[in-house]
Amino acid sequence: MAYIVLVIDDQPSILQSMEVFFQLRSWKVHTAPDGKKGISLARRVQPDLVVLDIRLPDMDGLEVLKELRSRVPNAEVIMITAHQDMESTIKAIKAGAFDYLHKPIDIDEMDSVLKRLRAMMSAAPVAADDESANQPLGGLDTLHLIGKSKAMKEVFKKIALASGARVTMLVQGESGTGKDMVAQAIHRNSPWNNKPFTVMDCSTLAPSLVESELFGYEKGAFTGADRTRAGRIELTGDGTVFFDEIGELPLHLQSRLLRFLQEGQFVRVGGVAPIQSNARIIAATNRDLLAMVAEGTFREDLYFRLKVVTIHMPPLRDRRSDIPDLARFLLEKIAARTALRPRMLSEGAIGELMKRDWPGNVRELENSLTRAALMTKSTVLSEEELAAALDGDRYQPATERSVKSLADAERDHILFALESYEWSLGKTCQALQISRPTLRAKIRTYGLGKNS
Ligand SMILES: Nc1ncnc2c1ncn2[C@@H]1O[C@H](COP(=O)(O)OP(=O)(O)OP(=O)(O)O)[C@@H](O)[C@H]1O
Repeated sequence: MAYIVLVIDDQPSILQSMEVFFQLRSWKVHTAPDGKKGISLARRVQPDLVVLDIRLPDMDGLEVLKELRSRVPNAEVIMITAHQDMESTIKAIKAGAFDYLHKPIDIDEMDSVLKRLRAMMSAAPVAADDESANQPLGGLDTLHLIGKSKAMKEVFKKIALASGARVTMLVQGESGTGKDMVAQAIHRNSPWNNKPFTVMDCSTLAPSLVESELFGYEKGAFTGADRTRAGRIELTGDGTVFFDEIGELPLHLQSRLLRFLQEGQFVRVGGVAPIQSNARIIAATNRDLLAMVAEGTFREDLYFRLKVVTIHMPPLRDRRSDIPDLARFLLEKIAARTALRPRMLSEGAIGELMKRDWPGNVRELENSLTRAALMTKSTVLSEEELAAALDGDRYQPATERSVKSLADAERDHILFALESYEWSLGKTCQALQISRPTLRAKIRTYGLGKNS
């Protein structure tokens, strides 16, 4: 089955060129010259994608977008806008459009948005364009895993190959590279995706609790065990148990996990009867497990058992070409999370992001962009604004920095929060995690006003 696209535009030349563009990529194309016809056609053909001009003869493109969101909620929408339509473009993105393209439409840009769309809708291989070109978007997973660099294409390929088999997998990579997301993608793309996905974060659970959490316990197994309880493996049934930071799993539990992997059964703490389980195990680590094996803190047999299928998550500095798409995606995510206006990036700002090393990988990129979105007011971030927001005065030597009093810092921070949320007291209280009366009292104390 081919993807279905509906192009709504009043310019016959655009309709024609889009028709050719999509037909060449094996899409089924429908076209409409105005908003009303577009909406009624969309209801009939249920497209996977709508390419929508923001200026239409009969209706405002934003209204059409709103109608489409409620009548064909599964369709993604790409807006076609003019450069001077920035305000409406932002509104469109806020109202749920996937992306926008400026007129005249650049084919490469359109291709790149389409690829990103498909990567967003599924963790299925972006690399496998040819194989996946004829699958409907609607049926696919909606996990947001961005990347079209060679290294990420390898990751997608492995996810696709390994998700179908119940093999144990190891996801390795530096912190913040997306290991957690990959584990979820493997589960979501597996035939058992309607079964539970259970996370065991070995770094945060107290070692004394891990065993009973994982394998469950029998009534009377220890003080306080007043009833029998199933552990996470048992509760997961045929689903997936994701061991995050497997390197932190205490040695005695490594043996128990290995036995479970070998025999497919386990015994509850304090119990004797073995319990069968079909749960699939995915483990992740940012540690060098081989080095841990050498120093005796990780069992060699468990290491070999886990590493049969390994996915290496490349650090962000080794796939800089992913940074523009990632940054745009993260800015949309940040806007949705913070209720701030979505920010866009100038060419210079993208260059600034691409030249950094990002030791904390995608997580650091996301945190930095959140900071930039909060600190700047511009809709389109320039290189200078971005650099200033990212570096702030954090990297100035302490001798050059004048240390503010606590009261001044509090005043500035409250003002900054108020301005970030355009003086919405509700949102500001939520962000600062203080009550409304406290915020009002602080506004009075510091004499803050819109022109402070
Ligand atoms: N390819 C990606 N596309 C979109 N977002 C991503 C991608 N990779 C990572 N992220 C985002 O970056 C953040 C960190 O990702 P994640 O928690 O999966 O990393 P991790 O490698 O498991 O980190 P850690 O080792 O610290 O647990 C998350 O907010 C995630 O949504």
